[in-house]
Amino acid sequence: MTTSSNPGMVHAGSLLRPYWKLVLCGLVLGLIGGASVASLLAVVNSGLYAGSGDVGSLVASFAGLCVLIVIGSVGSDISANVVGQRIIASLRKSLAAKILMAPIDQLESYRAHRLIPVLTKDVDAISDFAFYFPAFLVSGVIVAGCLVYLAVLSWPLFLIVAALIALGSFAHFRARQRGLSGFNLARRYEDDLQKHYRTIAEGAKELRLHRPRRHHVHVDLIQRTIERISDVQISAINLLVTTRALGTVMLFLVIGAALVLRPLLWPDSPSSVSSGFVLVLLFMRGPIDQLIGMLPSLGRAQVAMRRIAELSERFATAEQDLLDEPAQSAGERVGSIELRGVSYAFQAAAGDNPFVLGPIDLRITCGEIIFIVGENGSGKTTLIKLLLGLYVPHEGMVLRDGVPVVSDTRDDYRQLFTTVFSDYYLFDTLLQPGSQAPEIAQRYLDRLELAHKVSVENGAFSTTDLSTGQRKRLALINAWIEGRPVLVFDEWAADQDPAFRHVFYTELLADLKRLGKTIIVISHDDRYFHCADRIVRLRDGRVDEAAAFVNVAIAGRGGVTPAVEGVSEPLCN
Ligand SMILES: Nc1ncnc2c1ncn2[C@@H]1O[C@H](COP(=O)(O)OP(=O)(O)OP(=O)(O)O)[C@@H](O)[C@H]1O
Repeated sequence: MTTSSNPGMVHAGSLLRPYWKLVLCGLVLGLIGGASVASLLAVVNSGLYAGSGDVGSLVASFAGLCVLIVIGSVGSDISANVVGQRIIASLRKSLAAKILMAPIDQLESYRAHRLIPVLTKDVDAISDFAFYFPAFLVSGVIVAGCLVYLAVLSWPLFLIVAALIALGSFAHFRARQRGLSGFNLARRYEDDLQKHYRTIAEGAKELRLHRPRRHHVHVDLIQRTIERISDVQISAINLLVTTRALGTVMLFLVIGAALVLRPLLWPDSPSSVSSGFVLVLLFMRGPIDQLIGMLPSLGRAQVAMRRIAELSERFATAEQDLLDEPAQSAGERVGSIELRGVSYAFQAAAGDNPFVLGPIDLRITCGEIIFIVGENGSGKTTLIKLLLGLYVPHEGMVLRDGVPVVSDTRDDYRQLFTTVFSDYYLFDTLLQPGSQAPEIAQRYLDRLELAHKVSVENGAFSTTDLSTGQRKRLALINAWIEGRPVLVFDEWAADQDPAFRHVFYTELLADLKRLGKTIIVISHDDRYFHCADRIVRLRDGRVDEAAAFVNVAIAGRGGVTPAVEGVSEPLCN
């Protein structure tokens, strides 16, 4: 397999590249250590036949080689350990960065149950291998050194050994290939298992109430997947350990062959050749065992590396500067946002027609309250994601104040918005610069009737253990104090009690409008549609022009009135 067709190898290469000096240094030291071990064996072998006059030089060589072995093996261990740990650290950092920068639609389609095992299991598999890698490296070098010594002792015997080792390696190679496909399959089942684990954790309440479903999840999903993983791993590892045992037996066969064949084929060769061979081959058993014993770990690391490379490839983005140090914001303003001929199509599931949004033309001007309404699945959230610059339109463009938003400016554009999605994530810290933030937050906590439950301590909410509706109010407070010019609420009021829902539509939206905010609300609350300046109704991914209307009642109180509550200037251009 060429490296270009193997993204795992390419990725491993790019991870190693920054540390090539240390890797080289480790290899050289490993070579010194391995060669010294082989030389020590030669010294021991010649010591067996030495006279009393050779003792001094033998002791000196012995001691010198021991020192070299220590320096070589400790040095190569340390450098390989440092490289291994550094690679794991940079892998973890780069994966976190990839996720932070990934195109949102790619992230959504990858799904959390597949993402988390890559971040945990696959990185751990590589970490395990990195931990044992120094021993692997040193063993490899020792085996190579021993082979060189065998060649020095006797070419014909070396060739027999080399032929048998080549045969053994080929058998291992084939076994490893089968083992690898087993590890690949097991890894796919592990993604399924992760999904089932999420089901039992997140669906605990539903499963407690539904015996047949609980049984199905327990037996047909969890137990079956666990059994499959176990079966596949058992056969993959069994195959590898069997070839390992055969490899050991083969080594003894080589020793036997050397002893039997020598007097027949090479009767004149000295007996020190035979004893040297036996000594080296017996010694080689340890490092060879270590090399073979690491093959399952290497196999898993290879599968993991391929997964990580696939993820990295998939999450590649045109917006490479997303993780740059944020510049001090001077208070973003916007006059208008426009979608011009925008359309977006999801990837279709097999045999299904994809949902297509658009083409849509929509212009939102500063200070408007605009409601986006329509049936379930009509495309409201998708439209919002396009408007927020989270999805890149497949056709058409988004314009800020008449200027197209492109990949270089998209992240600046996104900073105009604060959103509370229907599947929002509640951050418990307030990242608002300035010492005013806690006081402002406290004021909003009072306003949203949360002050008796939550306070602001050290820039964080004292608790987020609240009811669903109360947590959404906290999310609104976060949105409020961020001070951005455009606020987007995706069915925010759906979890609120009737009294507070009324407050949201009739008071809070009006307050925010008075602060100069542009407000976009996805809503099914037709009782409050009159609170909008304008309503955009979606039907099957298109704007239903016939249903669009302007709410004159509120238009009367529209326009940007002088700012209150901490906003000193209007946010419109
Ligand atoms: N990640 C996705 N992959 C494939 N199709 C998707 C994805 N997200 C949404 N869709 C499809 O796009 C369509 C519009 O979804 P969207 O969430 O925009 O609807 P919505 O109007 O916000 O619905 P609701 O009122 O139920 O929240 C749906 O039919 C859905 O099947």
